[in-house]
Amino acid sequence: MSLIQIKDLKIHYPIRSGFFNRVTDHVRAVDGINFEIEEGETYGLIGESGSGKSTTGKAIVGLEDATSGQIIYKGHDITKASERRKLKYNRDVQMIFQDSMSSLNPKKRIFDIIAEPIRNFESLSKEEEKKRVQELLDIVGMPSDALYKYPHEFSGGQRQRIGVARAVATKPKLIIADEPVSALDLSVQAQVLNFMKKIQKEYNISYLFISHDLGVVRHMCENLAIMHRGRLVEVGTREDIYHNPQHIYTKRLLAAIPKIDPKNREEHKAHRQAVEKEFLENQDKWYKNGRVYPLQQIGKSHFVALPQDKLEGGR
Ligand SMILES: Nc1ncnc2c1ncn2[C@@H]1O[C@H](COP(=O)(O)OP(=O)(O)OP(=O)(O)O)[C@@H](O)[C@H]1O
Repeated sequence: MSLIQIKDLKIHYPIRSGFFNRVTDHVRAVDGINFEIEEGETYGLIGESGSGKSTTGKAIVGLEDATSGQIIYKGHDITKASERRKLKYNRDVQMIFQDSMSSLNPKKRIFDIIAEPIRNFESLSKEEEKKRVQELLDIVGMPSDALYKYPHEFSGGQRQRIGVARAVATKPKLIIADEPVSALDLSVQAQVLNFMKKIQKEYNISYLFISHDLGVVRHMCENLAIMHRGRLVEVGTREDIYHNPQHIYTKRLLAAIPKIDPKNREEHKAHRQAVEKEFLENQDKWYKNGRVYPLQQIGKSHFVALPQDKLEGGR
């Protein structure tokens, strides 16, 4: 059984207008998506800005209410669970945000920032609390004198590692990592990703890794879902998505990964332009009335949002 299953999740925001402020339409931020995450795996949710990734992540941790659909954690639908079960779930499912400056309280010392989630769920003595926080700082490679400092005294990469330590403080089973390294330099990105992997092994954590960049998640995710306009356009294993992409939107995201090697720069630019042209010229093929088609299975674990008769080279 999967650790968590997202079933036909929809999150629609009302648009109000006119003198009576009536609901005239809805923003379909998340418009019926399905995926599941196994214990200990990293699942990628990838898409451009506005595709609905963060709203999905927030709904999973309970920061947004689902309009409809199910979030099934260890066999129980959390959207309808008892308060007791929800409390346990809140401990098991944590979130790391992109912006560590605003997600870490600037007025609190690191010790209190990391200890806070522990205090919500456990009653440890001061000594035990300090030992736990020190262990957490150690595991993300922070010196123990960080305990009594404030967030502004650290670099962006260090703050993000503190965010990771806070997220694992309650020994969660699942962490929603929403663009956790997007604000960091490339070299620091690699460092933070390595710490995330190390912690994953140590605590057997699953990640939902949210990103706009297929390049960043290449070595992190075993399975990926590509999100666009509130829906999933392609779902598959790392092999399916990186080596056999079928939807033009996935191809666009792949073409957007910068190439460091100067030898192939021109070739890469030409490829990117060709993909962009194909995308713009064939809108009617990829969407129906502007909406993404339902997913169709084209391989063992590979699904693509395209009418069956238009599938190209699918297995
Ligand atoms: N509270 C809200 N009320 C109305 N519309 C919203 C609200 N929150 C999000 N949206 C809209 O829902 C859509 C999806 O937003 P979301 O933040 O989930 O996208 P995203 O893929 O995470 O993009 P980004 O990486 O820029 O945050 C957007 O069109 C956004 O404007």
